[in-house]
Amino acid sequence: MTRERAGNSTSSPDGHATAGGHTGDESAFEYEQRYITMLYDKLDRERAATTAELSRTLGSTGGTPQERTERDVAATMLRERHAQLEGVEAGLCFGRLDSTDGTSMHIGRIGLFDEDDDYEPLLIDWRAPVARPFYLATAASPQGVRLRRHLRLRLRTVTEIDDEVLDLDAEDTGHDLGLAGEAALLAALNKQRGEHMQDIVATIQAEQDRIIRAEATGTLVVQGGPGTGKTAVALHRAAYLLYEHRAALSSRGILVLGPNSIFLHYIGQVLPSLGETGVLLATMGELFPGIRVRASDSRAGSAVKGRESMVDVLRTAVANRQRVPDEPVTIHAERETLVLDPDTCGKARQQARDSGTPHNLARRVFHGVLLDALARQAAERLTSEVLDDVPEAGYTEDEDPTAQLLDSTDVEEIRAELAQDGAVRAALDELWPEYTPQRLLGELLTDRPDLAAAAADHLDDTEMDAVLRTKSIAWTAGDVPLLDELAELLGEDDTESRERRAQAEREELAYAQGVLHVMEQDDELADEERLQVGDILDAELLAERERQRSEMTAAQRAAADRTWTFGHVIVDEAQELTAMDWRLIMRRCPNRSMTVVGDVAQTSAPGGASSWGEMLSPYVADRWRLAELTVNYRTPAEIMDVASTVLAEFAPEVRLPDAVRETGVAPWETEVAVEDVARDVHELVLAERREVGEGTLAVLCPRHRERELAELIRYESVSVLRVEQAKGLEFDGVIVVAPEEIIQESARGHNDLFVALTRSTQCLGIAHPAGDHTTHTGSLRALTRAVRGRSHR
Ligand SMILES: Nc1ncnc2c1ncn2[C@@H]1O[C@H](COP(=O)(O)OP(=O)(O)OP(=O)(O)O)[C@@H](O)[C@H]1O
Repeated sequence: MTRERAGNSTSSPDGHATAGGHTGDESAFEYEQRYITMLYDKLDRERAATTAELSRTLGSTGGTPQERTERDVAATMLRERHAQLEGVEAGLCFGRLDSTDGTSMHIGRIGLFDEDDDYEPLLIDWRAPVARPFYLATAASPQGVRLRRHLRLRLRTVTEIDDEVLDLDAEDTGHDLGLAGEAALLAALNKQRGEHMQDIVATIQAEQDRIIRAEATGTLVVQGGPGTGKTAVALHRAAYLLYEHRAALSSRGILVLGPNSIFLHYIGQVLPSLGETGVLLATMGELFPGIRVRASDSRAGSAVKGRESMVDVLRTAVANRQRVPDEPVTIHAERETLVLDPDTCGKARQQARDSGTPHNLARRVFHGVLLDALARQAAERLTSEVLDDVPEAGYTEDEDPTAQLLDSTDVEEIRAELAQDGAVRAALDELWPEYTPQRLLGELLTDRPDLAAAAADHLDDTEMDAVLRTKSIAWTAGDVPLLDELAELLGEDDTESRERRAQAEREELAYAQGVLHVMEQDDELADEERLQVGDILDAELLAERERQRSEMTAAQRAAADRTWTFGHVIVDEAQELTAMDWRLIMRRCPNRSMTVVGDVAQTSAPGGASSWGEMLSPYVADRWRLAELTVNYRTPAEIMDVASTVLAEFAPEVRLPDAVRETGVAPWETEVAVEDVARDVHELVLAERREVGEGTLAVLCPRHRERELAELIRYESVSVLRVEQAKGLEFDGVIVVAPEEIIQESARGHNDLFVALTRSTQCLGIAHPAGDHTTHTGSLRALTRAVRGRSHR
C-alpha cells in the first residue's frame, strides 16, 4: 500500500496523476475544491428549498381535518430534514473511492443527487453499501478499490488530501494494527479535544465498521477496553440503523442510554453531525416521565436499590397496602350505619388478588365485592325495618312481603348510592387505597416500620439505613427503576378518566353538529363561511389528538411516555447498570433488539456487572452475540503502560487493547502537601495548562476532595470531577489526585483508578498527598513504579 499526502497550507497540490475526474492541467487539489464547492452549492440549494417548503406548509391554513394532519406530519418531516441539512455542514464530504474499473465516487455524511441528471449520485451517504469498501478495503483485500482518498476541509475549503493506493506490490508503511486511512486517522486522534465528542465517520476502522453495520435483530454486546471507540461506534450504529431501517425505526425510535448528563452533553453533537436528530439520548434517571432526579444515593444505598430482591420488597410493600381489618369496621354512611367484618374483607381481598390484575385495577374488584356486601346489608336492614312496621297478622304465610319489597334493581340502586357515599368510599379506600408509584415509594423510603414490614426477609438494619431518607421526593437515579417496577405492580386505573374523555368528546361533537345544523338553516350565511366554521369545529374535535401526535417526533413522544417501547436500544457504559436497571430497560425493549456497549474491567457501580452473561441471561438466555474492539484510539502508549501495570495488579487476566499511537510525553507524578492538597493541585493545573494550550484538562479526584478542588480551580477548559463523573469522557490532559484514596473509596476502587488513568489523550500526571503512596496497595506501588520508571517531576 502506498500513501501520498498533500496539504495546501504546507505543500503544493500533488497533481495526483491517477485521480479520476480532473483535467490534465488541474491538480488534485483544484479538482477536489471544485467538486466540494459544487457539493456545498447543492447543499445550500436543498436547504433553501426545504426552508421554502416548510414556510409554505406552516403558512397554509384550513383544509379538512385529514389534510391538516397530513400538513403537520409534512411539517415535522421538513423540520427534521432542515435539521439534517444544517447538521452536516462541517466535513460534508470526507472521502473518495476510485475503483479499478475507472469509476469514482465521493463519500460524505449524507447522500446528494443531481435531479437534472437522472438523479446521478453526487455524494454517497457513508452508510450506503457501496461506500463500505471505503472502510474495509486493504491492500491485501482491495475489494475493487484502487485509490482511497481522505479529504480534510476547513469550513468549505479543502486543506489536506491523503491518498492510499491499494497496491500489494507497493511497500507497506502501515501499522501492524491493520489501520485504514492511517494518516487521516492519526491526524484526527492527535487533534485537541473540546467540549463535545467528534464523530469518526471519516476514519471508521474495519473492526468498528463490522459492529456498526451488524444485524439489527437480537442483542449485540460490544466489549472493548478504554478508548477503543465503543461510544463512537454505538452512536454511528444508531445512525446506520436509522438509515437502514428508517421506516421501522423512525416510528418507534432509538434510545441511547448513557451514564450521566455530563456524558450526554459530551456526546450530544455526534448524531446531529451525522444528520440524525430523532434519537432519544437519556440517562436511567430520566426514564420515568414526571420525575426529576435531584439527589444521589450513597454507594451502599445504590447497591441495595439495584438488587433484584427489591422486586420482592416492592411486591410486599404493595400487598401490605391491601388491608384486612382486625376488628369489624363501622361505617357511618349518610342514611345508615353499616359494618364491614374482617371475614368479608378477607374474602374480597382474595378475590381481588385472584383477579391477577395490578393493585389499582384489582382495587375495583375489592371495592366492588365490598359494595355488594354493604348493599346487601343495607337492603336486609331496610327489609327488616319495613317488616317490623307491618302488623303481625297482616299477611298469610303465602304472602311473604319481603319477596316483593326489594328487587335486584332496588339493590343496585342502593349499591350505587353507597358507592357515592363519602364515608363508604373513605372506609374502602382505607383498606385498599389507590396508589401512584411516587406516593408508595416516597412512603416506603421515609418510614422505617413500613420498610421493615416489606423488607424484613431481604434487608438487614444497615441496608435499610442505607436507603432510608427524610424527604420522600428527593428522587435519585436508583429510585427510577423502583418507580418503574411499582408502576407495573400498581397499574393505572384510567377507567374514569377514559369515560370522562369519551363523554366530553360526545358532548363537543353534539354541540358542533347542533351549530352546523343551525347554520345550514341560515340562508344568509355564505357557503364558504359555513364551510370554514364547520371545518374548525370538526377539526377541533376529530383531529386534535392526531395532530398533537403528528407534531412530535418518536423521540419526543417516547420521552413523555413511560410505557413506550423502542425499536432499538443502545446502552453505553452498560457495565454500570444494576439488575433493577436492566429490568426497566428490558421493558422498554421487548423485541430485545439492543446494542450493549461497555467494559467489565471498568465497572465501578456497586451493583454493576462483572460478566455480561450473568447480566443478560435472565432476559435473552445465551442468545446474545459478542463483538470485541481491540485497538485503543484515545490513550497514548506511554499512558497505557502505566494503566496496564495497575490493571495487572487487580485483573491480570484482562488483556488491554493496543494503543494506536505514541506521543513521546511521559506521565509524571509528584507529592502535594497533605495539609493543602487543593492549593498544590492548583499549581499543577496552572503548569499543565501551559502544556495542553487550548486543550481540555481534567482533575480527577476522590469524592471527598471534589468540592474543595472545584472551589479553587475554576477555568473554562478545566473540569474537576469525581471519577464516576468522568466515565466515558476524555481530555487532553489529566491529573489524578490521591490515587490511593480513589482505590480505598469503594470496593471497586481499582477499577475507578484504572478509568481515571485512561481518560487522557496526551498527558497524565499523578498527585499524591505527601507520604500517601509509601504504605499502600499493590496497585498503587505498581503505579508509582511505572510512572517513576518513565519520568519524575
Ligand atoms: N475510527 C476512529 N477514528 C477516529 N477517532 C476514533 C476512532 N475510533 C475511536 N476514536 C476516538 O477515540 C476516542 C475514544 O473513543 P470512545 O470514547 O468511543 O471510546 P470508548 O471505548 O467508549 O472509551 P471508554 O470506555 O474508555 O470510555 C474518541 O476520541 C474517539 O473519537
